[in-house]
Amino acid sequence: MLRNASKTHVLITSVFLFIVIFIIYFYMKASPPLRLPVLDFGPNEDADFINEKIIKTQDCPKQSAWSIGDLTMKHGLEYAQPSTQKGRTDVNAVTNWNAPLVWEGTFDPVVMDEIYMKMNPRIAVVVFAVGKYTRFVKGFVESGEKHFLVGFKVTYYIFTDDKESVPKLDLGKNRNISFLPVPSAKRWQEVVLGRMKWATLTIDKQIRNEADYLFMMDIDSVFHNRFGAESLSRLSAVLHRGYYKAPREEFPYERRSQSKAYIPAGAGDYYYTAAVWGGYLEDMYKLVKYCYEQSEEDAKNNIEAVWQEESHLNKYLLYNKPTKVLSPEYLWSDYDQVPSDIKVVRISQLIKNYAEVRPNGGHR
Ligand SMILES: CC(=O)N[C@H]1[C@@H](OP(=O)(O)OP(=O)(O)OC[C@H]2O[C@@H](n3ccc(=O)[nH]c3=O)[C@H](O)[C@@H]2O)O[C@H](CO)[C@H](O)[C@@H]1O
Ligand SMILES: [Mn+2]
Repeated sequence: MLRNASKTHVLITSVFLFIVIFIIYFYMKASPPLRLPVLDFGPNEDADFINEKIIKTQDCPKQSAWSIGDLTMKHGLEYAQPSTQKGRTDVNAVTNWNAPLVWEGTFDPVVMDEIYMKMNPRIAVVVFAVGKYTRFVKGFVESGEKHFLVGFKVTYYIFTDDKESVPKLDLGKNRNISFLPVPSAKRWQEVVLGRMKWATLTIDKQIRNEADYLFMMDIDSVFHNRFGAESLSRLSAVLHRGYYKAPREEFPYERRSQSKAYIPAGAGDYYYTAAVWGGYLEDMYKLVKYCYEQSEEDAKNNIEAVWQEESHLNKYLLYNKPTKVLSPEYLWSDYDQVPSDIKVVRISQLIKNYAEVRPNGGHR
């Protein structure tokens, strides 16, 4: 009797459990999938573009371990009183989405360093030196040691096809170099665009575990003055020196609608350079990967954006506004005279013989 009763009991419990599992299964199937928070989308987005980015955001494995925290400052720090009346009047120091536009005279380096240094981010600098561009490594790194985020933890990730030709470099405390092998190239366009692919793969494999913050930079440049913590934000982009006073019609955006980098006439905030950009590691990962994937799409359609990854970068930043815009002080060029609104040249592109230095000659 007891045996029978317990048998029936087991049977009823099993049926009950089965029904519960069945209901849970169907409920889960019917509910929408979990979504991570997505990027802020600009108002001009078309639907396709947004869907594409939702997928990409989900691809992102985790949010940055590091982010700019409380802007706390120790007692007793001495610095000039900030004014509500005086400041730069010859330039605009704020964007129309209320992000800082950074120029000399809009920040106090003493305050900046005090606030940011204690957050102690690990900063990755991704640069490529392929073919004859290895000659620029020494000047870039040695000047970086004097001026680039001095006092911060910095690792230069140098992607090169010829490590042997890079001379030994002296580095400061908490500063490192990591060489990464990449193939040689027949076309300079391959290197320039290849940067997006190699950087995506290497962030995935390695850099993600070693850095909190990432800069992408051109190697053919030399630092001349402070390039400090005032440049840090979730996503910081630099105004291209050639177009910072130009009307948007003159921006060299991609204008062919067949390209993924297409920006229609009448649209645009600024024209940003692809030679210096930086941000939190995962935000940069998303953007670097975006440039890689968009240029791959273009390649499938037999088109290459007019300024390669720079065109894709500009498209992204139009619809996903940067959190800081850096003035052309953050990338000037030895080709150009320094105008009066550029009070400090922090880093400058070297004059180079494009035809000599590039594998397939130059176009400038
Ligand atoms: C100031 C500025 O806006 N720079 C952009 C402009 O660069 P540039 O005209 O300054 O191009 P570039 O010749 O410096 O090439 C960009 C970078 O790619 C690497 N490299 C290139 C060729 C090569 O054979 N080996 C090699 O290592 C190297 O790190 C170099 O600094 O246009 C390029 C695309 O056309 C990129 O958007 C650059 O960021
Ligand atoms: Mn360059």
